[in-house]
Amino acid sequence: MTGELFPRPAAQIAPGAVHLPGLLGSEAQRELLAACREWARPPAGLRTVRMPHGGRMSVRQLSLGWHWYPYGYARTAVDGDGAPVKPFPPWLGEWAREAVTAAYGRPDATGYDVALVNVYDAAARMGMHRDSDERSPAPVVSFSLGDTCVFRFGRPEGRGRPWTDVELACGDAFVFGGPARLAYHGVPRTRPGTAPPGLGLRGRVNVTVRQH
Ligand SMILES: O=C(O)CCC(=O)C(=O)O
Ligand SMILES: [Fe+2]
Repeated sequence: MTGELFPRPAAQIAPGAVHLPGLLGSEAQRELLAACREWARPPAGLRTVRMPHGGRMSVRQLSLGWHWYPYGYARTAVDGDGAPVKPFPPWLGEWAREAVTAAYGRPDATGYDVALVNVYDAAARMGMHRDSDERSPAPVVSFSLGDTCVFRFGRPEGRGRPWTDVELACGDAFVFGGPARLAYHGVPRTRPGTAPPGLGLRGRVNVTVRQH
């Protein structure tokens, strides 16, 4: 996880919400992207998520450890091909604990057991929502690859303003826990063509690590 030579400073966006620019160096980015490409294959691979009221999410998604669907967790891809979910890799839990330690300046012993991988093409976005299907109060740790996006981070009380727009670039981590754990957040747009040329990714991939 060796990051940038001259890292941009970490920034607290709200109490409990910390942006860690460039936490993943180019080697870690390549490793995570290669893993995502393996996980994306069937069974229980990348799918389009259908919402209960008939819409579709514009991102494509897969889960590890526990399968997320709107709105809950299962052991199989209940709204996909029905196959058992792929295992959650222990190294990804270690990366998440390191990010939480960097964000809060204290060790983290959370047993992370879920990752959600979201794949954004140039038109994809994610509406304001809360990550509220987990029983655990542990922080959510997000890792971004490829194109920069606008990550909109609001409050737990409602999906409207005030919010802060943060640019999440390739290699950035974002941790939200404690008072920010149930804050509304979303991705109103990505910035197509901003991925580092060496990575070999068109579009954006985001991995959120959680305890279910
Ligand atoms: O793509 C992102 O940066 C956010 C993803 C997200 O909010 C989620 O998976 O719940
Ligand atoms: Fe989310």
